[in-house]
Amino acid sequence: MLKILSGNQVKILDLNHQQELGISSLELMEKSAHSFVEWWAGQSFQFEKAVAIFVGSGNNGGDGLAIARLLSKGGINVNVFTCFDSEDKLSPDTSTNLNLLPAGIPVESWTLFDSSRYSAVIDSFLGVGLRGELRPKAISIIEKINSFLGKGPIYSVDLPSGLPSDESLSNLTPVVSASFTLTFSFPKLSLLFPEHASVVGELVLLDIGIPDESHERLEGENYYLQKKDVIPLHRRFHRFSHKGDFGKVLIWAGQKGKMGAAILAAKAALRTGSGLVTLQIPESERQIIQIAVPEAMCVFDPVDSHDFDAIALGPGLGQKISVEVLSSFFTSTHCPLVIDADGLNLLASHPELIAKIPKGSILTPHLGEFSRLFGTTYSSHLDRIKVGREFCLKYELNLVIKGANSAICLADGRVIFNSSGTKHMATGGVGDVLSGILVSFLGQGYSPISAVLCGVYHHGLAGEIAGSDYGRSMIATDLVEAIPESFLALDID
Ligand SMILES: NC(=O)C1=CN([C@@H]2O[C@H](COP(=O)(O)OP(=O)(O)OC[C@H]3O[C@@H](n4cnc5c(N)ncnc54)[C@H](O)[C@@H]3O)[C@@H](O)[C@H]2O)[C@H](O)CC1
Ligand SMILES: [K+]
Repeated sequence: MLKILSGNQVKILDLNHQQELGISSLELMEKSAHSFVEWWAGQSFQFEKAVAIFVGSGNNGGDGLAIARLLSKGGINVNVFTCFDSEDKLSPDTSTNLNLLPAGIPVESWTLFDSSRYSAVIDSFLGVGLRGELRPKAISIIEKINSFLGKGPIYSVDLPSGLPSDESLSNLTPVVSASFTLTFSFPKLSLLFPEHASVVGELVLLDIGIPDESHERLEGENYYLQKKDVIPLHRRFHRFSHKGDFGKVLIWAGQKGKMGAAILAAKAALRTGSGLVTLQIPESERQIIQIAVPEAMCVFDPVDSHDFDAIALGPGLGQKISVEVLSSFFTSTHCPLVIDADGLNLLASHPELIAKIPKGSILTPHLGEFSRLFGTTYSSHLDRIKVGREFCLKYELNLVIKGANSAICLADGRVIFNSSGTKHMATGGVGDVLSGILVSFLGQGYSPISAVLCGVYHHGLAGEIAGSDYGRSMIATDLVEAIPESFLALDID
């Protein structure tokens, strides 16, 4: 899995890679620029006017100059805007790339940029080298780049200029507001924080040939989960597999008026492959389930948890369950649980129960539930993952902090950011679907860590598939119906 490094570690990573392959930093910069231009070529852009490229004095600016040269070679009309004065010291590779720029490309000071004359902007002003508070001139440059907002797309190279690579910003005013951020080697941590979504835009990871193993040698506990990581975590079944192998799961969910949550979780568990799904629901609501999900069975009284391989608790459940019932359920249950929604709200009201949750269980709060559970309203994702990580280590639990690039805090101390998903998943019931997917994988005998990684990835991938068909019209049921395609996309039968 790809380790997310700090901005400070990028130089060490690059140096190690250069030494191992015997390549120079200039060649690595050229690779970065090539990866950007290859992505660009795949987008079939048709711009009427020129592309403006803002370049800083550091290596981020050097990337921009190499990109300018390569785009121009490909027939694209580019103008370079320098964000440095004669007294600013250029990094050696940036200086080389400035000299390599073909004479035909106009090079002007950033102060002369007129937003009406361009179709697109490339922001190559500041990358991971940003340190401390922005200097006044840098703020003016960022404002100049943002004067293009509403006139066309802004493509930020590595990071939106002004965004530090590893911190959470509460005020995003002096940051470039990118439409796309094209980041090299690994997503910088700050690109994955919800509070930065408005400046990061769409995130694209560009491979510049540094293998995952080179990242692994450097310290850090944050990782980025991709398709290649989840494929080997799947269990394979064979001709003689029977429905017992696919697991018996219980979903304790629903109340009058909230049976939809139970239906979505049950359908998701079945579509993910569960052999047998039982719903524990109020008896008065049984017809809804038996008609909507005929494959599922229902029980109406507390059951013996030993009859199940995994149990989900919470979707649409309400908070009327007594602390005594919940406490005895936790202590008598030995299989891993998925706890969501009202299950989490019950824990927030009775935190003394947390220590009784079976080890390895998966808790799936969205940001609001997270704040309720941890007793403070968090605005910084950096604080959330720190608190979540400590919680998971202390209680040997796994936590999915849901949202774009859901952060998965594992019981072993790793924090893993998911790469799959789409903005169209922000719709009611999608969390219930995740509970169903997770409990299904647990029931199929996946370890809690494999279940949570596979589950969160498939959920996002099914969201992408449904989102590409339905866009903003997507509903949670569409996501359930896309689960089979998410298995096909990973070649898992
Ligand atoms: N493996 C990779 O990811 C590669 C990344 N590359 C690119 O290199 C940059 C990092 O380059 P570096 O020279 O270290 O720093 P920057 O260009 O980001 O910034 C230096 C620049 O910023 C100025 N500066 C610093 N702090 C401030 C401040 N507070 N206010 C104003 N200005 C500030 C400083 O004066 C310098 O001018 C990385 O992001 C990638 O884009 C390479 O291409 C190789 C592979
Ligand atoms: K940038």
